Amino acid sequence: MYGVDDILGIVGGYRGFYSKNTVKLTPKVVNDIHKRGGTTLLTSRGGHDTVKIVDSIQDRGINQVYIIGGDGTQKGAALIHEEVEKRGMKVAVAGIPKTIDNDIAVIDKSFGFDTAVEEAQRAINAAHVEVECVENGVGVVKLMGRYSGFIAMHATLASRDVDCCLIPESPFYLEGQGGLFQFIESRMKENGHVVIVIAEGAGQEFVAQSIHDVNQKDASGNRLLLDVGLWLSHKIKDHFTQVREMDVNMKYIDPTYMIRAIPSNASDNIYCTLLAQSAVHGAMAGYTGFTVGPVNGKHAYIPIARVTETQNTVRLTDRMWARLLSSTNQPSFLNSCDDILLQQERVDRDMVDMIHKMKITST
Ligand SMILES: Nc1ncnc2c1ncn2[C@@H]1O[C@H](COP(=O)(O)OP(=O)(O)OP(=O)(O)O)[C@@H](O)[C@H]1O
Ligand SMILES: O=P(O)(O)OC[C@H]1O[C@](O)(CO)[C@@H](O)[C@@H]1O
Repeated sequence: MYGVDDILGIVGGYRGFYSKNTVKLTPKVVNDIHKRGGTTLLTSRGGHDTVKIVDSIQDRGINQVYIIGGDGTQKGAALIHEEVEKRGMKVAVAGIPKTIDNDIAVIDKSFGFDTAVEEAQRAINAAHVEVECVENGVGVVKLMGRYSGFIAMHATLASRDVDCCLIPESPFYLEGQGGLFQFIESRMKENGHVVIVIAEGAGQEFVAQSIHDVNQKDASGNRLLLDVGLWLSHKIKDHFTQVREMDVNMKYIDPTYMIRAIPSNASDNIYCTLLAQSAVHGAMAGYTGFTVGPVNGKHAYIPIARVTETQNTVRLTDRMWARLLSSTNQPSFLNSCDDILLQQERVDRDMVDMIHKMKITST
């Protein structure tokens, strides 16, 4: 449409700008990539060096840069845009929101999220089948979601096989009145089995306490998570066998990478096409420093800085979480409206702190 035939793919994420080869992207090269999971361009964490990246853009004579990734990637894109502007270069910078976590602010959803939710249901279904076939079956399914429980919440709502969904935004406790153990026991008495979905970022403080974690980070500065699913499975098993003297049949499923690795589904394929076309039309129209994505159903161009100010999390005060609570009938672990509001404020404050700490770029 625009008669462009010189398109470069940067291999290996941000560090690829200055340390790896590029590949020429032609219709033939990209023809089938939507049918495969992962990325043919390779990905990486860390390695964002704004000056080196913009030097490389300048040296190669690139005049439009399309940057695909999650919240960290968008932060990197914002810095590239600033540097490009500072140098007075005529280069359009466009961000394309791609992450299964759905934690990019402002937009309705990120590319990959729908696919992840769909696949997550298969893991939940497997857990449900397994626990239905044994006595006192307890299934635990761990899903991705470092700071946000969107995949867990949506997969729970979609599958309706889940008794309790635990997410990073909402605290929980195990022992005593209103705790998880009591809930599991009552569900087991009622139905003979229980399925629990836990987002990987939930309950990290408990796991850290039990194994004296040293708070390690990945190359992008994201906290490396401990296996909360395994921890929870052990805790449940120990409680019921030792304290309640009951045999439970634990089935722990960790489908996290299997979910992230599958090809995108039909709705994500269409969504991806819309994002791609929107980004190209925006850059061709002369816009720069924007992230594309739907806002309240309308495709929009959003200043990158707006989407990186904060990160999307499940809002405990919103209807979606209320819908989940009423569909599972699980305890909310928060006793009053005031507790819910306080917890929501805590989540918002922690997010601002976390974003602030991660401002220093790592290479
Ligand atoms: N605050 C930041 N400033 C500049 N660059 C950043 C920042 N945070 C992350 N990046 C860079 O963006 C890239 C991707 O970041 P990260 O590993 O956090 O993944 P992401 O884009 O958030 O996606 P996801 O977490 O969904 O996999 C990395 O190369 C990282 O160095
Ligand atoms: O182990 P890796 O490859 O760094 O990826 C894990 C992280 O990536 C994400 O899936 C986002 O892609 C997070 O939910 C998860 O914590």
